[in-house]
Amino acid sequence: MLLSGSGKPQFGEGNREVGEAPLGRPVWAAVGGSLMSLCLPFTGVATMKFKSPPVNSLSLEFLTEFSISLEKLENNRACRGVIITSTLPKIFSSGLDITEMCGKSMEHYTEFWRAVQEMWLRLYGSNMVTVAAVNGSSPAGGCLVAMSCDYRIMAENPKFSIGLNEAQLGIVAPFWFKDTFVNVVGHRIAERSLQLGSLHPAPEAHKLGLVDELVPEEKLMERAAAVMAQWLALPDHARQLTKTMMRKAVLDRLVAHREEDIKNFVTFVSKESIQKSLRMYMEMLKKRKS
Ligand SMILES: CCCCC/C=C\C/C=C\C=C\CC(=O)SCCNC(=O)CCNC(=O)[C@H](O)C(C)(C)COP(=O)(O)OP(=O)(O)OC[C@H]1O[C@@H](n2cnc3c(N)ncnc32)[C@H](O)[C@@H]1OP(=O)(O)O
Repeated sequence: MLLSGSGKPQFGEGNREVGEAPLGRPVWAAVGGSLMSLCLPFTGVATMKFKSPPVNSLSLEFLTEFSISLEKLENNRACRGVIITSTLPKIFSSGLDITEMCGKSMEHYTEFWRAVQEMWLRLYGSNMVTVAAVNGSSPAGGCLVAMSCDYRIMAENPKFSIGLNEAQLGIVAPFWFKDTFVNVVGHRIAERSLQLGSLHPAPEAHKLGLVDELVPEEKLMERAAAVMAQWLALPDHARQLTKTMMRKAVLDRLVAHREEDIKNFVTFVSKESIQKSLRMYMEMLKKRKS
């Protein structure tokens, strides 16, 4: 991931630290681990760029780095917003790494699912303004990342799609994926889309309200910066309290049922029938390629 931003040098172990200009003013930070880059310039707006080829799958390692990066930004008082995007052409994120859910131990599934929960709790509950610049396809967990942001701008290419397609894999979107979806598009659209496991091409996603606007791909980052400026023009405390008011019930529900949710996931994913569905899906992806 690639993360960039300005402000106090609070992170960057093993990476390049935030620099100090000769006058003692902070310059910019090029920090983050190997799977994303993060930069935080003077504006106080970080840009986080996923860079985990081939398709930015959310592996355990990726999710861990994502959560740590979010925590570092959250704790950096100079950082008020983050734009999340991808360095890969045509792909924002392919969602959860299916190989993490296939043929592994119960302990592994437990650790993996806790990392998925942690990422969502941090992103959906963030005090920062979060804008997703969706510059490619974004199925399932990728859609969850985008939906967890405050605002979604998508490249207007109809070949790019977004949605919670779990049902197509023979799995079920967990209740907090569903809650996040309902909060974005409303109950009826969420129900139909979830039951059908629909992946919506960008223009349809816009019509449904799953993304807030479409722009030509080359204008995506410029527009994300403009939206961010608009959201940051308000006092942080008022915006943050409002965000909390809107999201708290859904966040609290997972916090209250976290261990039960992990147990459900582990039991579900360990079933031979589910393992078979996931294996078949992976084979289908490989065949489609050849
Ligand atoms: C009742 C109780 C319920 C409790 C809860 C229980 C369960 C919930 C469980 C799970 C929830 C999961 C949510 C998810 O996120 S599942 C993941 C869903 N993702 C997808 O369906 C996307 C699949 N991928 C694609 O459609 C395409 O790859 C994509 C459009 C993203 C890109 O297409 P492109 O043609 O560019 O690239 P490919 O050739 O298809 O892929 C390259 C390479 O990458 C592999 N791959 C793709 N996606 C994934 C993935 N998500 N995980 C792992 N690997 C992936 C693909 O197989 C290729 O590999 P290789 O052939 O090069 O080896």
